Amino acid sequence: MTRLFNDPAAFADEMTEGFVASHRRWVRRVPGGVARRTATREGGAAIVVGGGSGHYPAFAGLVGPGLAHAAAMGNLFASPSAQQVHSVAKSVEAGGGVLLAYGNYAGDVLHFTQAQERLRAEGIDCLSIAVTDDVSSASLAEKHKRRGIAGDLTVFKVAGAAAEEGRPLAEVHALAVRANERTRSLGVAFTGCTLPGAREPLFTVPAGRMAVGMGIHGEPGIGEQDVPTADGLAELLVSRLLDEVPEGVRASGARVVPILNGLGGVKYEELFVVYRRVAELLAEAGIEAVDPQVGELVTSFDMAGTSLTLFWLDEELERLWLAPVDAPTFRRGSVEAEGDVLPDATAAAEADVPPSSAESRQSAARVLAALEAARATIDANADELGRIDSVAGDGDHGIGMQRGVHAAYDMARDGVAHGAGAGTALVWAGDAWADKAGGTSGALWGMALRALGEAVGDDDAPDAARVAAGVAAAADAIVGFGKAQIGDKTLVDALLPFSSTLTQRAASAGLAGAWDEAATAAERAAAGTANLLPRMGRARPHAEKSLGTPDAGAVSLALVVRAVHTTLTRNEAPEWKEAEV
Ligand SMILES: Nc1ncnc2c1ncn2[C@@H]1O[C@H](COP(=O)(O)OP(=O)(O)O)[C@@H](O)[C@H]1O
Ligand SMILES: O=C(COP(=O)(O)O)[C@@H](O)CO
Repeated sequence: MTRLFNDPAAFADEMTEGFVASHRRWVRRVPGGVARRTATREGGAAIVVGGGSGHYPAFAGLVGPGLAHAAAMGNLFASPSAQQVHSVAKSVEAGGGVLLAYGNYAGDVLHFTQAQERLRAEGIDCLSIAVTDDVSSASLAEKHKRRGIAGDLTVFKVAGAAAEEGRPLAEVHALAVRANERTRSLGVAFTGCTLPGAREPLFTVPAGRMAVGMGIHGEPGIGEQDVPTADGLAELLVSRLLDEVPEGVRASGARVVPILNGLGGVKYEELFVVYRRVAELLAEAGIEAVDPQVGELVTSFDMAGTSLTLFWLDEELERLWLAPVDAPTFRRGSVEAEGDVLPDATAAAEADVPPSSAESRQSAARVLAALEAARATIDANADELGRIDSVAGDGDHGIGMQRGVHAAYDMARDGVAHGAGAGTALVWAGDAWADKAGGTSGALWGMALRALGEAVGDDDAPDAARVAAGVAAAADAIVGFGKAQIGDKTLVDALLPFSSTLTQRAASAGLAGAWDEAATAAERAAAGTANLLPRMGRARPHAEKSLGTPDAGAVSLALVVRAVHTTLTRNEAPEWKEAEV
């Protein structure tokens, strides 16, 4: 249970401030996260790691010579936004390109990929690696779908050491890929974790029971059993990981880095008792344990639990793993920071409001009313959205949607106050949503509002057909980027019927009428997702658990479009221009 916080919404920012204030020998503050205090070697590859906060020492504690150049830091348990990743990468890029390294979660993949595209478009060489060490989250045949947990450390360390040696980006990337191929983890948990200000834990484990296959965000485990003894736990973890020795490796005679990781609420002393038996079991299997790590390396806030990682070495990976490093929470040997000492960097100045017509500014007021209604419905339903998401996901959908819609409303309000047209208000709202919410839904809602805004523009009052075309463009952007199809149990299941109904009915029913019918289609489709098995996103590994419960993202989308409808029928607000019938 987190007790020490001020404003829960400011927790991640305030934590970063305190971290930087106490670790100035290593880091400086940059927009979106932290970077090494010293400049990257000219022409060297820069390693940018990142993910949600709440996993300390991942990711900020891993920034320093021999490891990462910078960390993009999202909100608690939510990926950083593409904007954050981009700005953090720009702060350390020095002509040798950037490797983006992160755990394989839908939100991280969406945001880091967007950032990669932006960096490439600016002429910066950029490659990525999504760590996939958690054996419980997909079968070996689908290893690319596995989550990244404590194995982040082995992959980041190998990449960091290779960059420190001056290896070019492509080689650094290839080594990181090899480290990922040879890293396997399994986690268990005995309790849930409670984010600052939350009344309830994100999930619970019954007393005396243990969730097996637990991720690092409180995603439900794959199985549950009575809590074993420390030796029993060591046997379970080692035997499962020895069932999956990487291809081309023989267990007997192999050299392995074992990492027994505390998830936040387990004592080091308990970990040592478990590790005692892990060491015996590895020795019995003829495996040489190299440089074992026992302690908190990738945590899950205050969750009581542990994970075991086995990193199967070859000669080169062993050299890189053992290379000197000097990061706040991971140090060995002696490695000097070479570059100039740099100051903290602040965010870029805000953009000017582009010119707009009087009609478009009137429509912008309508956009603001719609966002206000969306904000009210999300606030009213945040707990229920969290509950739905916790059935098979990580329980933070309500919190994430709140962060996003509040930021979007605030940004649109500022824009409108400074004379923004409807298109700009929507684009700015989308960017703010993505930036402040992070996570999967943040990326998708941000993209959707941006696409809608670009279609609406700032020149005139959009008619129903143009709004419908904008919604269709938003749906295309989401499907194009997230790759979800109808039936995958995502917000796409509600969005596509919404968009097609709006398009079909816009000409004959006008905007308010068509929107009403489309919102009904979205509500029906969202409810219908209860009968589906998830094939995308965080809920996928827990598919069966989610049968009977609708998809959280589809439900929130239906709530938002219904709330927006109430603003389209209000007489007092300026009207959108209805299509000629
Ligand atoms: N590839 C995808 N395409 C579209 N929607 C997706 C995709 N993956 C997940 N989602 C949606 O995102 C919702 C979860 O959003 P969010 O709470 O932000 O997720 P997370 O915490 O996993 O990042 C899901 O309920 C689902 O509707
Ligand atoms: O939660 C994290 C990212 O996952 P989302 O899919 O964005 O929720 C983060 O803590 C791990 O990087």
